[in-house]
This record gives sequence, C-alpha cells and structure tokens, in this order.
Amino acid sequence: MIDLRFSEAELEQRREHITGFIREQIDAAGAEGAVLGLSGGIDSTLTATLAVEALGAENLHGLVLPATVSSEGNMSDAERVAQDLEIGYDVIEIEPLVDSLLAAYPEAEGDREAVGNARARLRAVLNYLVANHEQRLVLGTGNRSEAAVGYFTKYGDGAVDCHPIGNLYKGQVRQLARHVGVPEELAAKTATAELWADQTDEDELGISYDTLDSILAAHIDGPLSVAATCRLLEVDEATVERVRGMYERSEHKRTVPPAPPSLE
Ligand SMILES: Nc1ncnc2c1ncn2[C@@H]1O[C@H](COP(=O)(O)OP(=O)(O)OC[C@H]2O[C@@H]([n+]3cccc(C(=O)O)c3)[C@H](O)[C@@H]2O)[C@@H](O)[C@H]1O
Ligand SMILES: Nc1ncnc2c1ncn2[C@@H]1O[C@H](COP(=O)(O)OP(=O)(O)OP(=O)(O)O)[C@@H](O)[C@H]1O
Ligand SMILES: [Mg+2]
Repeated sequence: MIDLRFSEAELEQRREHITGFIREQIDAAGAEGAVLGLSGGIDSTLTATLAVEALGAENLHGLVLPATVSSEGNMSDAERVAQDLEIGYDVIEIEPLVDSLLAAYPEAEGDREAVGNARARLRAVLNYLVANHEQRLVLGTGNRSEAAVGYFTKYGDGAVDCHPIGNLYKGQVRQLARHVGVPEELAAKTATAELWADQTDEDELGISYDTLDSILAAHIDGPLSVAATCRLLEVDEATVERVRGMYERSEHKRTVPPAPPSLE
C-alpha cells in the first residue's frame, strides 16, 4: 500500500488549514456558527473537534439523532464527544419521523436501502431546521474516500454547506484525529453508516479503507494507470477497475444537477 500518513509538521499544517477554512466559511456567510450531526464515528468527531478549535464551543451546536438501528455505544459516544468538547447539543429520536414517512408511502416498507437513505435525509432536514432557526451553517463530515466512491446518501449526509475534512483519505482522518487528541477508542473504531443493523463500510464497499485509499491516491487522484497501480499496490486489476467504476458511477453525486443546455 502507499504510505499516506502525514509528518508531524504536515498534521499541524492540515489542522490550521481546516480550522482556517471553517472560520472563513462562517465569516463569509455572516453566520452565527455551525451545526453538525454527531454519530460517535470518527468523521463527525474530528470535524466537531476542529470546529470547536475554529469557532469556540459556544458557536457549535451538535445533534445526536438516534434511530432504532443505531447502537447504544455509538450514541453514548456521540454524547460523550459533545460533553468533552463542551458544546450545546440535542438528542432527537428520528424513528417517529421514519414511521410518518412510511405511513405516507407504505410501499417502501422493508426496503433496507431506501429506508436507510431516508434516515440520512431526515437527519439533513433536522440539521437545516436548526441552521435556519439559529443562523448557522451545516458542517459536512464527508472525507475524500467516501466522496470519491459515492459512499454517502445524496441529499442526506451529503446535504451540507461545506466539507471541512473533504480532502482527507479515511486513514488520514484517523491520523489527524489522534493528533488533535481524540481518544484512541474513537479514533480506532470500525466505520459504519448505521443506516441498517450491523452495517459496516468495509463490508458494504467490499474493500478495506487501506486498499481504497491507496487506489484513490495512485489511480483516481494520482497519475498511475490501472496496470501501474496493480503493480505498485500488488492488487488485482478487478479491484482497481471496481473502484474506478464506483468513482465514475457516482459522478452525479459530486456535481450540481444539470439542466438542458441553453438554446440562446
Ligand atoms: N447517473 C445518475 N445521474 C443522476 N442521478 C442519479 C444517477 N444515478 C443515480 N441517481 C440518483 O441517485 C439516487 C441514488 O443515490 P442515493 O440516494 O445516495 O443512494 P445509493 O447511492 O444507492 O446509496 C447510498 C450509499 O451510501 C452509503 N452511505 C449512506 C449514508 C452514509 C454513509 C456513511 O458512510 O455513513 C454511507 C449507503 O450505505 C449506500 O451504500 C438514485 O435514486 C437517483 O435518484
Ligand atoms: N445517529 C446519528 N446522529 C447524528 N448524526 C449522524 C448519525 N448517524 C450519522 N450521522 C451523520 O452522518 C455523517 C455520516 O456518517 P459516517 O458514518 O460517514 O461518519 P461518522 O459516523 O462520523 O464516521 P465513520 O464513517 O467512521 O462511522 C456523520 O458524520 C454524522 O454527521
Ligand atoms: Mg458512522
């Protein structure tokens, strides 16, 4: 695999770059601070930690939004993150909202993916309810690895005002988290979207983040051909092609929705 770890100096540089970015986004919008969803996972934990450094705890509002499929451990970790960072936060159960949605459209009952994505979108509705009401921006928690393969819900966790950690591969998210003092048990935790029971990112994607990060850095974001990537990483061609396919098929999630070209 490629060693994508930062040096100590680079970690400090990234920390300042991201906190500066968050401050600029809030200032440019004339907003009163930010809101973000806290899941107990490492992406939201790192984003919240850097946002507190950037804005101060009083300017960040956390939302812990449990569903029936959320694990108690993750939800208590999410609350612990808010408490350790000393930010204001609310805990709002989203399953009644899921139930209302399914009462309105029972045909989707039992469709694991559709209902799971609806959970992510209901969280986005709540984020924006708070953002509108308190003149805040919604901070995204997506990283480069997820964005590149479209591993997020369109207009769900992807519905945000900016992506502070959007340039970091997943392994780098863990490394920066450790650097800024996130407890090891959170930094090392298995990544899960928790849109349905027992979901994990690596199982669903069918690839480890170590391998995915390296293929992205070498081939999708980097200059290497498929063949050169296979040789360098000692992975088979089918794996690289699969990542390339996920990248290409998810292009629509990373761009503004198109309209027909102008006839003028
Ligand atoms: N070519 C195209 N051009 C324009 N639009 C296109 C399209 N193909 C699909 N679409 C639209 O996109 C929709 C499918 O996209 P979407 O609704 O996002 O659904 P989809 O990509 O199928 O599912 C989301 C994936 O992200 C994962 N996820 C979600 C949330 C959080 C996390 C996490 O890591 O925490 C992971 C989730 O487990 C699942 O694997 C289609 O229903 C259609 O409306
Ligand atoms: N139960 C939840 N309550 C509040 N926000 C949530 C919840 N579940 C997911 N989210 C939001 O959706 C985002 C995307 O989830 P994702 O799983 O990719 O990130 P994570 O949980 O922070 O880290 P990891 O990928 O390591 O699990 C979270 O960072 C968080 O902002
Ligand atoms: Mg998660």
